[in-house]
Amino acid sequence: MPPPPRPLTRKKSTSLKTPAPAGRISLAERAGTYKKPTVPPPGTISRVPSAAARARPSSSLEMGRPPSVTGAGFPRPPSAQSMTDDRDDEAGVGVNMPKRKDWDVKGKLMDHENALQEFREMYARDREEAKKANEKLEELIRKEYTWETNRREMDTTITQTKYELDLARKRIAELEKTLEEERAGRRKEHEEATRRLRDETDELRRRHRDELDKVRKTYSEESAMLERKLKMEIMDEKAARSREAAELKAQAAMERQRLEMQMDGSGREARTLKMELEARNGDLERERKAANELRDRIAEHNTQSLTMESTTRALKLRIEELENMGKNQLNSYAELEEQLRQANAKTHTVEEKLRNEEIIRRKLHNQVQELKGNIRVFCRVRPTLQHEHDSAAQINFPDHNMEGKEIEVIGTPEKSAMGNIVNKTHPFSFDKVFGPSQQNAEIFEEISQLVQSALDGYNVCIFCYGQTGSGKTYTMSSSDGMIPRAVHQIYATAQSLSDKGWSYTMSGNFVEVYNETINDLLGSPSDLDKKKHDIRHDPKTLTTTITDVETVILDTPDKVTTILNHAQKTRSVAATAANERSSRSHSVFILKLVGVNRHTGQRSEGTLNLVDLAGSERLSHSMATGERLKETQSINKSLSCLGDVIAALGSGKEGAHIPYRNSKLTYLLQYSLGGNSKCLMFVMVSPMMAHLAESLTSLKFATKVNNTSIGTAKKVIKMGRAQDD
Ligand SMILES: Nc1ncnc2c1ncn2[C@@H]1O[C@H](COP(=O)(O)OP(=O)(O)OP(=O)(O)O)[C@@H](O)[C@H]1O
Repeated sequence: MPPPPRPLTRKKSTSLKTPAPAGRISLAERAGTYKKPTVPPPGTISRVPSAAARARPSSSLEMGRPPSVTGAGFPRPPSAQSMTDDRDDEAGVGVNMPKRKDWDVKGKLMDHENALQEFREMYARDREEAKKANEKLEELIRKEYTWETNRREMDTTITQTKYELDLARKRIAELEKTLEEERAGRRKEHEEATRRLRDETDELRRRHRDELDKVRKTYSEESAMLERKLKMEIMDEKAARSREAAELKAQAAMERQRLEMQMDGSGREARTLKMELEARNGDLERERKAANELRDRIAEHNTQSLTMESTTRALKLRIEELENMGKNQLNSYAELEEQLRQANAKTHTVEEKLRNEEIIRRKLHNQVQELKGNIRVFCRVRPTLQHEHDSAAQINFPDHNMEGKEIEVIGTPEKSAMGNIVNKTHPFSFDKVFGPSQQNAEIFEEISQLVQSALDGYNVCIFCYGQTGSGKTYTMSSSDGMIPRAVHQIYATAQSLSDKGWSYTMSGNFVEVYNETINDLLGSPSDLDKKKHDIRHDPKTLTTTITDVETVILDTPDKVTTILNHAQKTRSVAATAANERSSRSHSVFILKLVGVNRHTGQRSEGTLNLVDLAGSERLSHSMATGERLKETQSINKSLSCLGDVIAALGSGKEGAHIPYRNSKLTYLLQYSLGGNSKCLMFVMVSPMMAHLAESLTSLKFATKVNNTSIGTAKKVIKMGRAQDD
């Protein structure tokens, strides 16, 4: 809102004091209707508006104030007017009002009212302008605010982009560095190979040159020597012949002289001399022949020298050939390098593919396991043993040739409501039923998938439940039982996974839970029932450790036999004549598998627990006393606790209390029974009639477990790319 107009004050101004009437600016002029004469009348001073007056229109707009009325050319309010009327009237200065007589009060009043009206209109116009200016200003402020917001957003985007750019630059620099190192390595290798090749070529060339030089030297030395010798021989021969010829000539001349003197002497002497001359001529002829022979020999040497020259040429050609071979070798080296690079790239791609396939396999494997359910129940009926002479119960396997999931136990004869004697049929169905003829190998085939899950980072628990003598130990710990087979499979799989970057360490513990205390089956037999061991859980890593127990690193699969034998020995020491220790305690084989992937940095920790439970036969408390009573109580307690834990897990209530702590066995297996695990229970059945009641009890318990479903398993993966890939 513009402020109210300020009270009009009178301000002394030069223009007001100027007596020249021509210097006044009338209201008409202020309103823009007045036209100033272009030429002032002679003797008047033309009036220039003061600086304040020149600046006023814009400043009043900016400030949103009504225009100031001080200064020349602005009307004065009547109040101010009244104070100065006399003086102004006398001086003739002020607003452009007609001069009135003193008595014309009405006229004067009218003039003042006109002036006031004009002022009001002007003030209203100015106010309107101020209002518009204000709106404009507000709009500008709004725009400025929008621009400021945009600018801030842009600043943030720029900072973000700069940060990302820096990161990208750093990454590029790192990559460039790696590339440069790679290049330098390759260059070095290439230079090294080139240098070696060059050295070899140089060496070859040098050897050839030396040989050639040697041949040339020998040849030139020999030919020079031969030439010298021949020349000397020829010269000697020539000299000798010339000497001889000269002597002969001289002799002939002397002889001729003598003969001429004796010409007339006897003709006989003349003939003799002639003959001598002929003999000399014959000698000369022979000498000539020898000279010819020498010439032939020289020609022969020349031929030899030509042959040597052609050999030299052939050697030169050979050198050129070797040089070309060197060049070709260089080219083929480059080709080989290219091939090597391509092969490396291919290997890299294949390795990457393998890793991805392994991830997919794990995912699919887990999905299959989840679909099958995280707690499964298998049933196994052992065969009748040779020494068993009692009658066998009737057990049928209705879908034996199909899915193999059903078992029917025919009960003892009972009297029906109608009074008939009937044999009741007890049908059961499980995830899998194995008959007496099925071997450990077939059984392991079915559980091998679970064993694989332990390698993939899950906690897996396989336990055998059943009465004494039903075949639990045979299934679990015999030489071809589940424990040795699992260890062998894990070892083989770990080996094959090493191609995909995984390396595993396997460590084993073997403990028993006897009378609610833990014993180390790998420790000294003398420590059994004496040394105290505690169970420690780590809720962060979902791992369990037992204090003071022997841990065996299974770096070879055969070590498992040593472990089993040791455990067997320890237990047999503790066994008494009356009681087999294995029937009265639970044994737990704990295999910890820690895998690290050197490519992806993933780390998986899985545990495979293979549990051979104590005999489940219902032991009557009344029949037992002392130590036997204690055993009975603890076995009954731990087995019923196991049932309670499974039932609580199967109730599916979120956050429901699971009574793991109620027994040592369930507490030990806490992380392998809950939602984070995969569980398999074998219910073992004896085929004997005498054991029928116990067999039915076991099968009923197993049915309860079979109807339980435990939540989705999660594997323990640390530092991985994904928590559950
Ligand atoms: N599938 C099978 N084939 C052949 N023999 C078997 C089979 N199952 C068990 N047996 C034999 O039956 C006998 C009892 O088996 P085992 O000792 O495994 O029973 P158990 O349930 O472990 O008993 P305990 O609770 O006393 O340890 C053993 O002599 C064993 O060799």
